[in-house]
Amino acid sequence: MKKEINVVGAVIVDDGKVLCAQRGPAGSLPDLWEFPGGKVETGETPREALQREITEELECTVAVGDRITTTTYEYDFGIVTLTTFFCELTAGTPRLTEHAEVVWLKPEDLDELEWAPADIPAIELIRGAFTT
Ligand SMILES: Nc1nc2c([nH]c(=O)n2[C@H]2C[C@H](O)[C@@H](COP(=O)(O)OP(=O)(O)OP(=O)(O)O)O2)c(=O)[nH]1
Repeated sequence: MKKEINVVGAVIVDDGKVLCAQRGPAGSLPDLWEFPGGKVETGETPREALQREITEELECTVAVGDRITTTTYEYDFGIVTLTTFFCELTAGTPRLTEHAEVVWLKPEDLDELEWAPADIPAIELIRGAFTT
């Protein structure tokens, strides 16, 4: 049985652009792009987990808004269920701590990056949400 990993990702929107974060060269999914976030811990709601992870990883705070989607992807190291939420910055400016790079992209440009496979359905929905 593969490990099941419950993950939340923050789609932080500011001034019409979306924050994208690149994973480092070591570890799983090297160099791929993702939404900042991480694993939900026991006793936390997904939204609480996301606020905790963003404070830890980006040293800023966000308000967690609408859920975008939940998708499951089977990697070789485990089965990731990723839930993404729209977020807005409430204090501070995202600072690089764990990621190799962060960039702000317009929704229509998100597919220029090489995303972690679990993120692809969310990317499509985000693009759609901004073109209506
Ligand atoms: N944070 C985040 N993780 C994602 C996304 N898409 C995706 O497949 N993942 C995967 C990568 C990791 O395997 C897992 C998130 O766990 P984590 O944030 O603790 O990542 P990690 O690589 O530091 O975990 P680990 O290797 O130490 O176990 O979910 C995403 O958009 N955001």
